[in-house]
Amino acid sequence: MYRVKEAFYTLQGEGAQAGRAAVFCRFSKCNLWNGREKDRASAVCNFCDTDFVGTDGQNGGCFDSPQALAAHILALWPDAPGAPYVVCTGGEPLLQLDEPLIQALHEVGFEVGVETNGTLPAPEGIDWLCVSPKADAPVVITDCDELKLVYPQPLAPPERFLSVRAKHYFLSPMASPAVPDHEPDAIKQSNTRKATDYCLAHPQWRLTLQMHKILGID
Ligand SMILES: C[S@@+](CC[C@H](N)C(=O)[O-])C[C@H]1O[C@@H](n2cnc3c(N)ncnc32)[C@H](O)[C@@H]1O
Ligand SMILES: Nc1nc2[nH]cc(C(=O)O)c2c(=O)[nH]1
Ligand code: SF4
Ligand SMILES: [Mg+2]
Repeated sequence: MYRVKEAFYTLQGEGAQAGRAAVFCRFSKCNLWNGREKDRASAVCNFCDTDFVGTDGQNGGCFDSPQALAAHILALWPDAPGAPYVVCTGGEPLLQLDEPLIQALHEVGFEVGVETNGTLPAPEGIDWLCVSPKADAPVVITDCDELKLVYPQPLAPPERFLSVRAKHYFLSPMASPAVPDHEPDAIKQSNTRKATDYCLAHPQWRLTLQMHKILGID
């Protein structure tokens, strides 16, 4: 059984695939936070900007088989030319994404992207793997397509993650989870300045912004 909080068609807002149309499949549950506000401060990851609790979001639900979930995702892709792309996120997608689901998504024509915190092994067959490390959670994935570090995390200096092999190394300014999406806030502005300065001083790192929030889309 796969538990999905929500699924929606939008543009990838972050990283090297930013601007590409994709169906986002947001899996329920995370291994670094239970998603309850009262437990945020004591969680391993405490800056999360996302509600991943339950299956009650748009196009959310429980799916009995890989084929059922793949068909549900396919129904959200438009009838138009262009390589179908799905981004599996969450919550932590690697708690649920397995090889049968990747195979079922490939069978209906999707390239499969994944957004993960990197603490769990990745199944075979993922086409684009983005690892976003969290300060207090050891990364077990050694190779990925992009490493996207939310910055600044005082206990996670970017240098620490250069041992994870990646085609691209990104810094993404930390947004304050307390402020609603689509509204700039002072904390975000100062984090964006800090990330900019780090990239200027360390050119192997690139800046990525959460474009969907700037645009006011999902
Ligand atoms: C909600 S997470 C879900 C996937 C996975 N659990 C992870 O952490 O990568 C999706 C992306 O949002 C990023 N993110 C979460 N909270 C954020 C925040 N407050 N500001 C900027 N990026 C954030 C994560 O680091 C990750 O790259
Ligand atoms: N448009 C859009 N792009 C995204 N890239 C990563 C996201 C995520 O929450 O994993 C995300 C998201 O939630 N929306
Ligand atoms: S950012 Fe990712 S790892 Fe952190 S609580 Fe949110 S879903 Fe979990
Ligand atoms: Mg998001």
